[in-house]
Amino acid sequence: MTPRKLRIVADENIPALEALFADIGEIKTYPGRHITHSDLVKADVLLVRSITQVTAELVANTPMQFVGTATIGTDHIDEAALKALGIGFSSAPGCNADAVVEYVLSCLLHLAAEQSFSLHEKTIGIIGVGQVGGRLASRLRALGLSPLLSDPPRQKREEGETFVSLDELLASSDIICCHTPLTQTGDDPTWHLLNEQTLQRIRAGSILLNAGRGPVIDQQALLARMKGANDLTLVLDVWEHEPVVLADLAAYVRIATPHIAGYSLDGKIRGTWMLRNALANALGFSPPLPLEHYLPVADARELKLEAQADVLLPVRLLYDPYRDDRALRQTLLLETAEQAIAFDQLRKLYPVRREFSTLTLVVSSPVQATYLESLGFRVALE
Ligand SMILES: NC(=O)C1=CN([C@@H]2O[C@H](COP(=O)(O)OP(=O)(O)OC[C@H]3O[C@@H](n4cnc5c(N)ncnc54)[C@H](O)[C@@H]3O)[C@@H](O)[C@H]2O)C=CC1
Ligand SMILES: O=C(O)C(=O)[C@H](O)COP(=O)(O)O
Repeated sequence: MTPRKLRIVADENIPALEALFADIGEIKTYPGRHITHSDLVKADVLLVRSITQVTAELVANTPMQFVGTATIGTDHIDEAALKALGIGFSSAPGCNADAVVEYVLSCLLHLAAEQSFSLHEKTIGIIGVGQVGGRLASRLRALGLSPLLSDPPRQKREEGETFVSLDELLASSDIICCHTPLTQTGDDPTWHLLNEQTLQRIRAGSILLNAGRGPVIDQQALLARMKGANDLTLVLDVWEHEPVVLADLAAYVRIATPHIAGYSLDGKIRGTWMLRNALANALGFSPPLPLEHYLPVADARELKLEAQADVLLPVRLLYDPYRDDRALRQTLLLETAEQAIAFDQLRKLYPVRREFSTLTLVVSSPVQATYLESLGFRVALE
């Protein structure tokens, strides 16, 4: 028997909704920040991204059977409430992890060029070694680097990987990358993990990058350090009170972006596709076609590189963080309410960005080939 069509309510910013859900449901879309209980009184399925707070009040007393978030982070979802209400739930673990890794690599390679250093001279510390932090560590290792890793939950569970304490990582790293989820409870909460005390452990001259969640860093404490010493290079993709950006802090940030580290088209469509899979499993619908079916062909698929070509050439072609930095800065002179709207608009109208693996680089040198492959590009030796 064919199941009846589902009534699906979704965030209007979820790509490929029609392609992935039209065969099984009637889809109604709304702005993610404004989905209300009354929008859900006749809904079987709710599909969100990170800006919809999914609480018991939102979904109770509706026919809701399944909630999905096309994101990695789940701090906007009251999972316990969904469980208590008997509503199925899925996120999209790892969907845009490669995009975040490529954001980090591009930012670091741009800073290396500006500040005339090589990543090989630096100690890189990764806080939170899951899908994003773990893949970042793998790519750095492939490049010949040995990142320091801090992840107490994994450290308690696992043997084999070598972890260091947060204090050791902060004191020993030249470059610190934060990739934890946002948690307020449990043994290792991450809210304000970097606060007045812990921020003091970071050495002058270090690079601090956060592409996890804004409140993992106490932004007033960070602002105080920068106002006092102005001795860090900051890369912030996430902010403590999004969509509001603290302009005083942004003034000290070298690369400031509007929570778009994970915004590759590949990552976003992968997230939607993973939800269709999860929904199929949960409610007994047919699975989608393979992911490739829903991904458009990339505009730039092949590039021939000269032996001496700067690595920034292909990196910047696929992702230039300063484009996003400039766009965000243009909004920072606005009044708070308008700035917040502009932040959401930058994300809603985000240009197409493809992952490194969509581009084949044609090179003649095996050394160059290995390096570019380690960064995540496809490589063909001519
Ligand atoms: N800026 C952006 O566009 C994006 C941001 N994110 C954020 O990045 C976070 C991480 O993503 P994934 O790596 O995919 O998640 P994940 O769940 O695979 O990994 C998170 C890791 O952090 C570790 N962790 C938890 N508490 C910790 C603590 N106190 N100290 C150190 N490590 C701790 C966990 O044990 C886990 O290994 C997401 O939860 C999300 O909030 C994810 C995608 C895009
Ligand atoms: O996947 C996550 O977690 C993220 O942070 C997303 O990239 C956030 O994107 P939106 O859901 O806010 O569009």
